[in-house]
Formats: sequence, structure tokens, C-alpha cells
Amino acid sequence: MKSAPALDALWVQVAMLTEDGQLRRLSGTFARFVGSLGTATPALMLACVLLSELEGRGHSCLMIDQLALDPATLMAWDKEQWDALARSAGTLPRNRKGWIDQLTASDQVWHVGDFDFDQPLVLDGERLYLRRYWRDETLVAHTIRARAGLVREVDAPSVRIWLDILFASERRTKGPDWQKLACAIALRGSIAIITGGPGTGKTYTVARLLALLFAVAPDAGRQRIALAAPTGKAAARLKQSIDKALTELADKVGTTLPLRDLTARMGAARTLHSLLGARPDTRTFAHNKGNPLDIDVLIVDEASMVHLEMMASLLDALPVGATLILLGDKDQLASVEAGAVLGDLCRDAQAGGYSAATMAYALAASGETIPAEYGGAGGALAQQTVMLRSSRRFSGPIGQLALAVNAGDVARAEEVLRAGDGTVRWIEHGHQQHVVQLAFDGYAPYLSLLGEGDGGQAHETWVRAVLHRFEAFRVLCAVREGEWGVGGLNDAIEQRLDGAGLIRRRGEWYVGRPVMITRNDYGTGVFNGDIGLTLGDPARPGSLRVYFLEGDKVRSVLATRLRHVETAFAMTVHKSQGSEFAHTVLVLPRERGAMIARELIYTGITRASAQFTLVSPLAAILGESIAQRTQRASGLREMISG
Ligand SMILES: Nc1ncnc2c1ncn2[C@@H]1O[C@H](COP(=O)(O)OP(=O)(O)OP(=O)(O)O)[C@@H](O)[C@H]1O
Repeated sequence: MKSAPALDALWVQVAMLTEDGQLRRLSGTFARFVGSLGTATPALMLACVLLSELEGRGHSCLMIDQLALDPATLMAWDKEQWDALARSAGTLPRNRKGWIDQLTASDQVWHVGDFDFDQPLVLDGERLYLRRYWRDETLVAHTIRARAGLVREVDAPSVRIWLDILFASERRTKGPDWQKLACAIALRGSIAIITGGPGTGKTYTVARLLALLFAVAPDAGRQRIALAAPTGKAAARLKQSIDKALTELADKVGTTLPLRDLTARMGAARTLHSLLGARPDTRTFAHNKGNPLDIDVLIVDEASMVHLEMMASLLDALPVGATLILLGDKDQLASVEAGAVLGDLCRDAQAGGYSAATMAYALAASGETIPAEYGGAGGALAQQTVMLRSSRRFSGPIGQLALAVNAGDVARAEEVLRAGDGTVRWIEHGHQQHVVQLAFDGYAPYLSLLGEGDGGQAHETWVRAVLHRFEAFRVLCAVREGEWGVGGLNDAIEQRLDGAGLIRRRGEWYVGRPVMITRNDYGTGVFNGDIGLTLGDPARPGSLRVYFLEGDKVRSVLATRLRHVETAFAMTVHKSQGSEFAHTVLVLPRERGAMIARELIYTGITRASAQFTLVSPLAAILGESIAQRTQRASGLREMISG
């Protein structure tokens, strides 16, 4: 069938925007595919292009009112770019209602409530979805809503006795002890969310929650507890911190509670993929509603990195009677994939919104009074959400900077950066060579240890020491491409290190090459985001292995078996989530309008535990980025509260 002239013109514009890098090739292809399933009106095709494009940017749906009101802003395009595209499509609906009517009339769109014959697109109220995302979002919303409404009977006086023991000798900070409150609130629910910035004590709190569960649950000895996180590194860190906290607690409470048994019974922390039983090359998992996980309590750390599809799979596989505890920093960057689940779930965490009943229970169970300013008419999930508000690790300039950025206070952020006390530093008008020099200095310690060799000590001990030194420093980029991106900087850093004789690049693999895995590989047991170092294999001189640190364990894989890797002297901020480096260098690009927002800057800063350096080619880009917020379209909140 010949396409209408308006459609031809639309495809020409779509092709131009694709050439210009404003659209993914996939977006046009997807729209044509949908068009091939029924009548391809220009309005529907345009909506498909935009929906697919937004999905690539992490949105789970297209908000029709934004499409009708301000499409250029929605797409982060110039007005001229939008106008040209809209003109090419001919007459488009004039308003929200017009769009909804047109979409509802399309054979390819299921309007929720109408007859469903598995159309690829779903219109739910004013949100247009790809069917898969609608299904995931609905599952997450309904399951969380149901869980949030399930509040157990708790013997508050005995909980209070235990909480007083577990939090004994705490130095009082100003205001209530939110950690204690979090334990009391989480104990009664089938779901709880504990959010807070770095060092606010999320793992410290959850270790006490486990001890509390152990103390008061009637079948404590049989509780099956699982720990998980989105990445292997985050899982290993969670396990380490919980073990450490429980060991300290065990010393404190003595024989009153056999906490060492609890630690021994908990087992390793796993990645969510492995917990759910990922199947190579499919999106499905061994565990699901029909074959649920065999657990009573699941603790998931770094929940901000859990994308919509993974959260849906997790909730689907969780037995109805099990308790889910999500830990994470709501202000961090969301996952690369669509959805900003933790951010959506925690939208009211700052304000609290606790009901009178929650406040009364919290007081009875913890002895802590929630200040009236945090009272309100929050929904069921708000009653099960606690934000930890003071950081033990981040009180110095790095913490002040993170706070200022989070609050959108550009002047304060610049002031902290310019105060330059050595902990934070800003190279305002930087050149690539500044970053290269910082990398040279930052990576010299591990490279010099490499150069010295193992000196006769056990190979694994030496490898662990090299890996620890490598983990102390990292260059983080906001973008992938160009002089200021991961690619350009890795090249420049390699060249400099090679020139100085610290590495000897021979082809792709060389001793000292840090690599990041870019795709899960079940055969070798490495996962997207894992970072390792290439070193000689003592058992087979001349061959190279990549060594990975998991907690304190060292694991290695023959380098030539790893196919999906990239050099990792510099990496993206996105991929750095869940990691911390003593000295972190954050590099901003020159281009304006790159999609850099406050959450990215905040995440970069909070990766630094002792020293933070910002390098920007232009000073203004910092303020512009802080002023910009990432808003991902989703219907999660509306569905949960509706
Ligand atoms: N109430 C407390 N009393 C004493 N020390 C505490 C308390 N809360 C936390 N800490 C200490 O502060 C440090 C940070 O705590 P923790 O690791 O639990 O924070 P976190 O929020 O999980 O951090 P991250 O986001 O980096 O994982 C730890 O050394 C912990 O032992």
C-alpha cells in the first residue's frame, strides 16, 4: 500500500533527526513496525517515534498532556526541530483530548478497559506505554500497594525493649533516632523502604533490624534471610557491611541473642540476576509467581539501580508472606534502563507523611517521637518508608558539596568547591591533560606495585593488594564519546601511561589493563559492570588473566575468554554506582545541553570517600547541570496511590 504524503514527509524528517543524532534508529523502525500492524496515521506514527525515543532515555511511558502542551521540552529539542517534525506530519491533534481520541481510535492501541486483543501499545488514562512497560508498571504498583497495606500485629513493648538494647549507648543526635524508627516501622510491614545518602547508616540499621527480627519472630530459628543487590560488587559490599555490623552487635549483646548463628545462616549476598535464576539470552527467570523464591526476608541494597523490569520480576518471584526491605539513596541516578522505581516510591520520603496511627505505633515500639512536621496524609507506602537524615561519613566538604548539589544550590556548591581545602578541588577551565595528569598520579600506586611483582609472597595476597590500590582512584565521566568522554579519556590515559613505561600496550590485552564487563556472560560468570585487572597468570607464563575482587575474595578468568569488555581507567558515572573510591575525579564535558543533570553530579560526588576533584572545560556547565533535574515519566505513583 502506498503511504500517504504526510507520512512520507514524516519519515524524511525522522530520518533527518536520526542523522542529526536526535533520534535512535530504533525509534523510526519501531514506529514503522507498529504502522505495519494496522492503519498508520501520522499522529500515531509520531507518537510511536517519541514513545520509543523516550523509552531509550529511561521513561516508562509518554505523558499525553506533555505531548500536547510542550513537546519540544518533553524531547529536549529546539522548538524549530519540533516544529519541522510536526509540520511534516500534517494536521496533528490540537490538545490532550484530541491526542487521546486519535490514539484510542487506533487499532494498535489498547485503551485500558476496552476489549483487549494484545495490541502493542497501551493507553492508560493519559499515559501511552509499550505493552511490556505497562505490564511491569502495573505489576509493581499493585504488588507494592498490596504489600504496603499488610501491616502485622506487633508486640510494641517487647520491640521497644529490644530496640533499646540494640541501640544502647548511641550518642544522641538532634531530633529523633530515625534508625531506630526505621527498625520499628520495617518490622511490622511486608515491605519497607529505608532511604538515605551515603554513610547515613542504611546497612547499620538493617543489621539491627535483622537482629530484632531474630529476637522477636516466633519462628526466628527458621527464618530464611536473603541478601541481594543489582551488581556483584554491591552485593559483596552489602554482605561485608552486614557481617561487620552483626559481629559488632554480637559482642555488644553477648549471649542474649545468638547473632553469630544468624550471620552463619545468612549465606552470601547475590546479584538479583543470580537470586532470581537468570536464564542466558532470555528475559525470563527460573523464579516467578509459579516458582517463588524460598525466603522469608529479602534485603535489596542499592535499590536505586533496580530498573522497572527487574523490580517487576523480583516482586513476581517474592512469596506473599515474605518481607521485602529496599535500601538505597533516592537521590542517586536511576538505572540506565527504563524506570526510576526507588525515586518514584520515595517521592514523599523527605516530607514523611506519617499518619497518627504510625506515629503512635512508632513511639510505642521505639520510644522515639516523630516530629509533627513529618506527620501528614501519606499513603500506605509512606507509612513504611523511612529516610535516614544524617550522614556519619560525609560531614566534611564532600558531604557539604553533595548536600548543596542535592538542594540545587549552585552558589553554595561553587563556594565549597572553590574553598579548595584539598578534600575537594575544582579545575574550572580544565583541559584533557589535567585529567590525564590526575589519572597518572592516581593510578601510579597500583602500577608501581605491579612493577615490583609479588616478591615471593602468595600470588593471591599480592593480587588482592594490587586490586585494592586500583580501587582507590577512578576517573568518572558524564558522557561516553569525545575528548571528555570515556572513549577519549581512556585513550589519552593509556597513551600517557604507555609513554612513561608504566604499562606496555601490545594489542588489546596488556598487563595492568583495567577492564569493565559490558554484558553478562554466564559461561565465565562475569556480569555487566564488573571491573577487573589484567595480570600475568603465574601458572601459565605468557598468558593473561583478569582478576576480580568480590568482597575480599579474588576470582580470575582467562583474558581471551572475555569478549564484551572495555578499558576502565575512565568509566561513566552510571556504571560507578554501588562503588566508592578514596579519590574520585568527575569530568564534565564541554557540550551544553548534554543530558547531564543534578542526579549525575550528586552520584559522582558521593562516589568519593576521601577526596573529590571536579574537572570542567567550562565553569558554567556545573551550574547548568545542577539546575537540571531528571524527570522520568512513569505512572507508578499514580497507580500506587490510585
Ligand atoms: N548509629 C550509629 N552509631 C555508630 N556508628 C554508626 C551508626 N550508624 C552508622 N554508623 C557507622 O557509619 C558508617 C556508615 O554506615 P553504613 O555503612 O551503614 O551506611 P550506608 O548508609 O549503608 O552507606 P552506603 O550508602 O555507603 O552503603 C559505618 O561505619 C557505620 O558503622
